[in-house]
Amino acid sequence: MVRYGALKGLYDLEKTIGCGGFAKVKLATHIATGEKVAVKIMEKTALGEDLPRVKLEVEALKTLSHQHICRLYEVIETETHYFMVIEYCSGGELFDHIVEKNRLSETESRKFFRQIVSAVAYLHDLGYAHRDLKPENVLLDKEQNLKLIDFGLCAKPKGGMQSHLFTSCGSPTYAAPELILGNKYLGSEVDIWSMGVLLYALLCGFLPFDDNSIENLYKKILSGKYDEPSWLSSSSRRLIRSMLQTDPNKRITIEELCNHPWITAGFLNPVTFVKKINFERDTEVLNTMSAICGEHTDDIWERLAKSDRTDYRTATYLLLLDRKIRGLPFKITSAARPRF
Ligand SMILES: CN(C)C[C@H]1CC[C@H](N2C(=O)NCc3cnc4ccc(-c5cc(Cl)c(O)c(Cl)c5)cc4c32)CC1
Repeated sequence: MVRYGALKGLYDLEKTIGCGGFAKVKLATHIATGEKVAVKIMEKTALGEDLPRVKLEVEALKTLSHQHICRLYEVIETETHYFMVIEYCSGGELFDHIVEKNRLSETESRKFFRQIVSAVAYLHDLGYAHRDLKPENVLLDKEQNLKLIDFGLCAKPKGGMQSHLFTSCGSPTYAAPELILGNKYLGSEVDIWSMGVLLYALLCGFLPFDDNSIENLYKKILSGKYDEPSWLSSSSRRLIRSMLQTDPNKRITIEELCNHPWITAGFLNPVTFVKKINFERDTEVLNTMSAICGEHTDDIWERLAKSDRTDYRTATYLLLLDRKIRGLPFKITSAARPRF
């Protein structure tokens, strides 16, 4: 087991839970609270031209605070590595959940899809586009809630969501026609297309466009033609058709999606998102931290508010807050005298 000095006394690294391109993700324990976290480890030399993606993802995740977007707790940089400490999702990938059930019922698909729509609507409202939405990047936490991950490709165009992007990125299977054609495109519109592919995968258990040869795959995507299995309700067929429109101008918008009849069926309200303030002061959590580190709650809050919110103090605060929100008792393991 490689020892990383930078994590000593702060996190106990455990098994590797996944690898993504230029990163390795390990399960770890945040020593001060005993909470499980995921640590995304990136070696700087191996990053090469991917280095800007890391900074992009960190900046995006620092801003994002949504119940269906994986939370960034801490960033540790050494001369050789970046460590991103992220919310752990013990339920694994949504993809595996679909495969094991063959396909999901309309009710279960709607429950999950509303969570994805809420996260993406929040992202777009803040001027971000994910650009790599696919089942592998949608995880489940222990309460079977969805968590969006991997913002290494997300974009926040300078001119806002109406300004066009050019970089071709993401996986072809979920990529919108305008993206694979290399046309200029709007991040929000390619995310809608990818969500259409996701919804199709939830309801059908297989992909709308799939082919071993990349060339045939492109042809299928550009044709916009896909099978509509007999079990699909007419409402879900209409919704999928409105998302998998090859012409981005004809594609449903995120606002229309939040209010679509298929989305609201059985629910009292359209999909909404809470642009909650990223950092609200919680006295109970501050008192717990103060009890252990001996600092006064005002001083702890002062330092938290002034910090760049990616240090151990922030991770401790957010992990305790998460436990409180989940209604779990929260304490700091008195064994560890955290260095926050
Ligand atoms: C590009 N993909 C394929 C890479 C894999 C890497 C391992 C992942 N993973 C598991 O395999 N099993 C369990 C598991 C549990 N909790 C996780 C929490 C966060 C992340 C995470 C978050 C962000 Cl923001 C991010 O950028 C990245 Cl790369 C990962 C991954 C977790 C995870 C799934 C995606």
